[in-house]
Amino acid sequence: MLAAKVRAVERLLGRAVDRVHECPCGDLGYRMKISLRVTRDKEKDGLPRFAWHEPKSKHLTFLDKSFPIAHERINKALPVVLDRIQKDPSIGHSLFETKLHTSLLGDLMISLVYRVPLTETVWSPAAEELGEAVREATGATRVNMIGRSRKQNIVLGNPYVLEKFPILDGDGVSHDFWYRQSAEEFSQPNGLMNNIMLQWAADATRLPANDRPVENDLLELYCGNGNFTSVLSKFNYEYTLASEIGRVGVKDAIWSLAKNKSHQAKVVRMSSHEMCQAFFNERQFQRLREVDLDDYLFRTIFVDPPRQGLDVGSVRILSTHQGQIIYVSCNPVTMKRDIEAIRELSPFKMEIKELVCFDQFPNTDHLELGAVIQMTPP
Ligand SMILES: C[S@@+](CC[C@H](N)C(=O)[O-])C[C@H]1O[C@@H](n2cnc3c(N)ncnc32)[C@H](O)[C@@H]1O
Repeated sequence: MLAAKVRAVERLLGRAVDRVHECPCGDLGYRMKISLRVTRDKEKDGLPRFAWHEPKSKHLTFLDKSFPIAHERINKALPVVLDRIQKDPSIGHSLFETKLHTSLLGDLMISLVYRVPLTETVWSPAAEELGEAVREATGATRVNMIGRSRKQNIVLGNPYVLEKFPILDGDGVSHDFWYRQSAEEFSQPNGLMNNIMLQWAADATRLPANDRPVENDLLELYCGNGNFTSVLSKFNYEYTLASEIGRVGVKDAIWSLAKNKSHQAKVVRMSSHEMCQAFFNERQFQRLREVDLDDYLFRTIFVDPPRQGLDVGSVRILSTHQGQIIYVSCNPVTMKRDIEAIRELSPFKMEIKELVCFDQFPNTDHLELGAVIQMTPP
């Protein structure tokens, strides 16, 4: 299946893939976060059960307690949670979705989403008890419980899991990078593969010491919780400016930059469209009052957009860029469209120096890509 996915990417992009990273834990146990519906199994015993949409299926499939592609810790938690859902109305009543999110570090976060408002004095003690039972069953370092309904968000513990990735610098010395992965914000679902992607990005942007320009700055669009920002700004750049649309993502990125001592990096809450307006001096932003874009010399622009790919503003920014572009993509089709758009608009010569595949979701159609693109004068 992986070989076929890689061949399809090569055909689509008209270029050979330089390297394929297989999922380090194989086909099972790789997903650090899952979302399951809770619905009654009327054909069996009428009790609520977990169900999910199998890829390409419109129908819900009931889960037989375990979810093999999810991390072992999630699988140990599932029967404990299901037992409470079925037996304790303070947990199970009007529940329609359960989200489980764990980290390689050992944290676990369980979000229970309800149709009707929760009575906090009833739900919280029951959820606390459930969290403790899950902690005992899974050996998780910490179990955070979240109860949500419309306009209601009860958090017992932290509204995030703590994560840590070891990344090698240019001398082969390992550094730990810390992150908060919040409940409602994007984070890479395959932790082990994310570690590989971070190492790849660190290596791809590293210049030999004797070849490193004095002014060597990074612009990152779609930075999420600062996943790549922390590593790249600390290892390879003098100053970094990163932007992200999500409020919690920005908060987590600021936390991660401080925790990882990536002191020369700034994160601003801006959409890529707004970033484009600021970049071309088309609009002034209060949010950029402490940032003078003219102070930066961006050698690299790093983008990791959602599935729909880059917006027009990002394409405009990238098409005026001379230097390196790193494009991380979860959708080869929009990546191809964007690369072609940049090539068409840019006065510079484009060369795809490296194309790498990361099999984040084995046995599915999805394939994550990383491209190193160089824009040079014609
Ligand atoms: C695929 S995620 C990548 C995040 C990060 N690089 C990571 O590795 O976790 C894409 C991110 O783009 C953000 N985003 C989506 N649309 C955006 C927009 N129009 N402007 C800025 N950020 C956007 C999302 O909130 C999300 O955090």
